[in-house]
Amino acid sequence: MTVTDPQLAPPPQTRPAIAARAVDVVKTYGRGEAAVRALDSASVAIPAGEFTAVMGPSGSGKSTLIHALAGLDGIDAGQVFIGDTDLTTLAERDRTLLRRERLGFVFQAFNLIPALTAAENIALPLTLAGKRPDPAWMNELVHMLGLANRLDHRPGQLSGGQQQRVAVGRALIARPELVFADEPTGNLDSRSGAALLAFLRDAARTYGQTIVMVTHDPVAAAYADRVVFLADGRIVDELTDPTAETVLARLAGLDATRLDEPVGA
Ligand SMILES: Nc1ncnc2c1ncn2[C@@H]1O[C@H](COP(=O)(O)OP(=O)(O)OP(=O)(O)O)[C@@H](O)[C@H]1O
Repeated sequence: MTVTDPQLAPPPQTRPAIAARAVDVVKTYGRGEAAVRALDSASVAIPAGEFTAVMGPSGSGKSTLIHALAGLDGIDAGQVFIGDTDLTTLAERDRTLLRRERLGFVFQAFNLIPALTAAENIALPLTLAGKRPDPAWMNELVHMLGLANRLDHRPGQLSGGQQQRVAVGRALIARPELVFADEPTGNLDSRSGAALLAFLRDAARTYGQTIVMVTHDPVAAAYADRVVFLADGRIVDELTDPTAETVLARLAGLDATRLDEPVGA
């Protein structure tokens, strides 16, 4: 046998593809004495097709990190990649286009358009791009989200959980490479929150959808494939196949480390 035997050749790609990457990202808000270094040389890789949760103490830089990864905010130093595209070299107009075509967003404020029906809100990213939704995908999404009999309702006629599910539908309708969610269950009761998290987990497992979610809640993080932990603007830890207990233990470790720091450090 020779090394060219396909049985013996190394697998062509054993590591998962990377959907997004931050490399040594620095982001400072304010100037002089009031300056806050929200990201302090933060580096992270988001594997494609996985559900990644981002956790850390309040003010550790979680929202800043996903805003940087999504190209929503500029950064002071470092690089951010979506797939192979370096966002830091793109003009603002091209970044906006990339966001529209390749990314989806679910934020705590649902940002639905009050005058549009649920169906129209879901289809909005495509409508804005002059496209129509694929009827089969639209149908599948609304069924999975339990919105089939609410499609003609306007946001004001929907519960908070239903509005949040419309926002998730809107984030997924264009089949984006990557979905960013910032505390998506923050405004939901625990049952609606659990249903939404199960849906996000299934979107990763069934469709290979890449999802990055910021959360404070160890139970929510336990739905993810992997949790990355931020402290003081850096990634300090990660956990695969998390449970609420293992997440809680890691978070307690982070808080203990911070308490050990001398005041003013
Ligand atoms: N627009 C801003 N102007 C000034 N400082 C900011 C701004 N946005 C964030 N910061 C500061 O940057 C740091 C990181 O903020 P960020 O919102 O990313 O943290 P977080 O981990 O998401 O916090 P939380 O869990 O409380 O939402 C904080 O110290 C915050 O006060």
